Amino acid sequence: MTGRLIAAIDTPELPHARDLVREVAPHCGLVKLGLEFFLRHGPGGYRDAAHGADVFLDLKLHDIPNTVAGAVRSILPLAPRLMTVHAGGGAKMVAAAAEAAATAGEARPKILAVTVLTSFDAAGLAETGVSGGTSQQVLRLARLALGAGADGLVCSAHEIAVLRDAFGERPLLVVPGIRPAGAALGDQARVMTAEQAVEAGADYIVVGRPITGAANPGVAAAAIAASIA
Ligand SMILES: O=C(O)c1cc(=O)[nH]c(=O)n1[C@@H]1O[C@H](COP(=O)(O)O)[C@@H](O)[C@H]1O
Repeated sequence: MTGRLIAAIDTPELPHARDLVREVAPHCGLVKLGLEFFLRHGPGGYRDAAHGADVFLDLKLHDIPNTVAGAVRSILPLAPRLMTVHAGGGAKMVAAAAEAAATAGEARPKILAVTVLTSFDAAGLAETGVSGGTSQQVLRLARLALGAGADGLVCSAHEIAVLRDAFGERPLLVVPGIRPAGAALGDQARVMTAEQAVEAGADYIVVGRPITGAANPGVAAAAIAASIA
């Protein structure tokens, strides 16, 4: 597996997940398994679907520090390469996740802190009580999370420049909200094309429905991978 593309295997069906991984993995750096799949099939389904592929396990943990640390330890036997917590859980929670991950030594998963979900625009964020716009909030949460030991961030492509200015090349920036020009946004709000996101400095882009909803997911993944190679 190689490259900057992460395909989100968002399906509740195990045979479908297995097929998708087999078709897209050759074109991806990692495959992502998330809540929709993991809550139904758990660790057994994870092992079955992953079938040796490098996995980003995206459970977006958000709870008190002790509970999140325990959840991370529960995940360690699966040895995902990347996993997510919500930066909004606070510095102590992110630190607890990073410390729990570190107990796995060399095989530890990298902890990514989700900043402001790509489904939010400024108005949606203001409804939650956060004013000042999405970039400012992403920057605030990024500072908190990286200071607490996160290896990287999940953000939209719109914030990459401001994050690289503030934190340089070190943090891993993983970027969902990827849509071909003119494609349906669905529930996404802050989007860019794959090419634009990589040009802006994304380490990885996360693509779900443009691949899983394609007539031939393998061909769709190959085309996106070629566009950012
Ligand atoms: O953590 C994520 O991966 C994530 C964070 C975020 O802010 N926005 C976001 O869309 N994602 C995930 O990225 C994938 C995007 O899927 P599509 O919108 O179908 O391309 C989904 O699996 C989301 O759970």
